[in-house]
Amino acid sequence: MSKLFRAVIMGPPGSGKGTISERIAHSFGLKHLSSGDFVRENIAAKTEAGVLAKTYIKKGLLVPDHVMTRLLLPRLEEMTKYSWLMDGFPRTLAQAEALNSACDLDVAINLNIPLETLKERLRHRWIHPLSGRVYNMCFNPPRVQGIDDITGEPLIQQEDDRPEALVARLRHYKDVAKPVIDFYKAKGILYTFSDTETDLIWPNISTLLSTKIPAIQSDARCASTH
Ligand SMILES: Nc1ncnc2c1ncn2[C@H]1C[C@H](O)[C@@H](COP(=O)(O)OP(=O)(O)OP(=O)(O)O)O1
Ligand SMILES: Nc1nc2c(ncn2[C@@H]2O[C@H](COP(=O)(O)OP(=O)(O)O)[C@@H](O)[C@H]2O)c(=O)[nH]1
Repeated sequence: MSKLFRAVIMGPPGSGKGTISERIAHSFGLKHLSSGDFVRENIAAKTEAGVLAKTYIKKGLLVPDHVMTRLLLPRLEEMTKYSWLMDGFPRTLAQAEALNSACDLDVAINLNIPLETLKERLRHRWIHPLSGRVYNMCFNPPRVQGIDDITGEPLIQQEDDRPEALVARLRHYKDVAKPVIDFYKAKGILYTFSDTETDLIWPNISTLLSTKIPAIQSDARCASTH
């Protein structure tokens, strides 16, 4: 790879950021950086930022910008030799500005998925809380119902994935994401993808990235996403 490639992926809860990030990482050999994973790692390791982050997550709140950037930017400094795709960060304009001062992005992928589709997906989303591994009882079910494939531990459904909670989460998402979307639009690196199925969006994302980075795998439609 002649030049390192840096991208972010944005979208409301359930839009498929994690699922699509895995496909991109697998097909194009990028490192998939997930802000949620960083947060979980820091909570598990009881770092100062992790302990602080936990107090917000327990209340169902987003982690404040200054805690997120403190947690994330040092990790990016360890990534200077790699191409990467960041999933879950930035979520706010302040985070986008902090990221912008740390590195130059090539692409910002924006997923635009209808509300009814999001509701339906999250109704069927089950996660392994310690790792953040995500399943869907229809789209990518675990091998044994209710059990994580890797650890054999039980899966849970998140309270805030319930349809009633989702509408409020989505409204909040729209409010905070709009300035971030405008920020990347103004930079000329925003690419928006709208459809109801990941399998329909994926070929378009794959085509875009093929023009930006050399594919390490020609068969982009990978069956497994977790
Ligand atoms: N960029 C961020 N800003 C603030 N808080 C964050 C950020 N990224 C992650 N967090 C915190 C709050 C989240 O509830 C928690 C787990 O993140 P994540 O795994 O992305 O799950 P999520 O349930 O918020 O996202 P989604 O529903 O979009 O998949 O970590
Ligand atoms: N039915 C269906 N479910 C999907 C599709 N793409 C992703 N999912 C599932 O929808 C849920 C949300 O996807 P996820 O990647 O976690 O989205 P994120 O919240 O944006 O990271 C997960 O349970 C996925 O397995 C799809 O095209 N169809």
